[in-house]
Amino acid sequence: MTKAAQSAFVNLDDFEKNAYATMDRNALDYYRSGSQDMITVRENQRAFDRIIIRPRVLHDVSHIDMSTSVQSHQISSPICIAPTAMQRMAHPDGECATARASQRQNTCMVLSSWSTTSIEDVAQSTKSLALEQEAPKWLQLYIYKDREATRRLIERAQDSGFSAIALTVDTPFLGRRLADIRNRFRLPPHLTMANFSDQGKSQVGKASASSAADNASGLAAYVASQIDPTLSWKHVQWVKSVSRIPVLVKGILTAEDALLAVKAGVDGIIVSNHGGRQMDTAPATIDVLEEVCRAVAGRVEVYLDGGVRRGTDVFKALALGAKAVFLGRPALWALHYNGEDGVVEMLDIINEEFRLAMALAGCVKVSDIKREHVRMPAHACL
Ligand SMILES: Cc1cc2nc3c(=O)[nH]c(=O)nc-3n(C[C@H](O)[C@H](O)[C@H](O)COP(=O)(O)O)c2cc1C
Ligand SMILES: CCCCC(=O)C(=O)O
Repeated sequence: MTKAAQSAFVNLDDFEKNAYATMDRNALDYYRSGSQDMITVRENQRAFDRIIIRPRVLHDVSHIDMSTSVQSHQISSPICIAPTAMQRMAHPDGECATARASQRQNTCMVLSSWSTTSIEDVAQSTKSLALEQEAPKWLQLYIYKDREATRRLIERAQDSGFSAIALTVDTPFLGRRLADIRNRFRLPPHLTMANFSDQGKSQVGKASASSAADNASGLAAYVASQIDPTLSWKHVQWVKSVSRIPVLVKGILTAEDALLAVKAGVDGIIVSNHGGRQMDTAPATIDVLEEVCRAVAGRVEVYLDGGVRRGTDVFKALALGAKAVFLGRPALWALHYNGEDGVVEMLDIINEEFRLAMALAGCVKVSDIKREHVRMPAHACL
């Protein structure tokens, strides 16, 4: 199977290495890829390494409380799961396994609207696990050319108990992911874009462009056919007008856009460069987090994703103003390794790293983590 003989994984890299050795090429390359030269993919992690933690000592750190809230929902730690499409390529249980692991860890999971499991099935999958409270689930949304289909997704999420919409705003077109073009990426024939009947299967599954100048990834063709590139801020207001649950924007990287997002009335901002899969040479998210938080000035919650792999990364993001962070690829590698239990194991490891980072920096609760706990490098950009 995909599970390594011994389960002695000690950090998140171990899950990734296991996936590189065991996953099928079409899926591995799709999950791993960034756009073009993958400069932003690398930068997302390197930028964390350049930030220095300034630990304080001789606080009583015998009890550490990592709990926090997102959009007024209590969660056990600020480490959440980002939306990633087509999780059943990683493991047959796909999105249900991720949802169940998130529920077991009492953390927030964002479901991609391009999931290989329907919104309703994901909602159902955690019912038997919800003991004291149901962990928050959010739906990631693209605004599709078909506005009625978009509205229906929002309604289905609301009806299924999802508590927020994360509207992705950085993907008017798909970034150029060279491995997917070379592989002519296809969704395997037994899987579908489950929220859209069988339409997704037929389009992402089909060979499309014939030359390398066209983007021969099946996904790029699908995105071009489905997503509306005319989107503007007024469409964010439209989503708000049809949604009864909070609307967040995912994919903000500048103070200017953060201000426009607040003006548009969003309930939260996810600082994200889509894991380096869209605009290559866009800045690392951790390098622009502070700029965004300053512009927002506490009016809405700000979250971050991109390159978070260590408890110290989580600590740095919180020190620079994030309310919580979201993990993308690490959940896919963990899912591939051992389904639901794999994702639980991965979250256990990074949560324990974060607990230790808090203790060694002299913080007993997340609100103790302050800007003074980190020192930025002189040039916090590419
Ligand atoms: C394989 C894959 C699929 C993704 N699918 C989506 C998606 O459907 N919608 C979306 O908004 N973001 C998507 N993302 C971006 C993630 O939500 C997130 O921004 C990114 O993965 C965070 O970076 P990390 O992978 O370094 O943690 C995807 C990322 C990956 C790696
Ligand atoms: C718009 C593409 C759908 C999945 C995705 O967001 C990604 O592969 O990064």
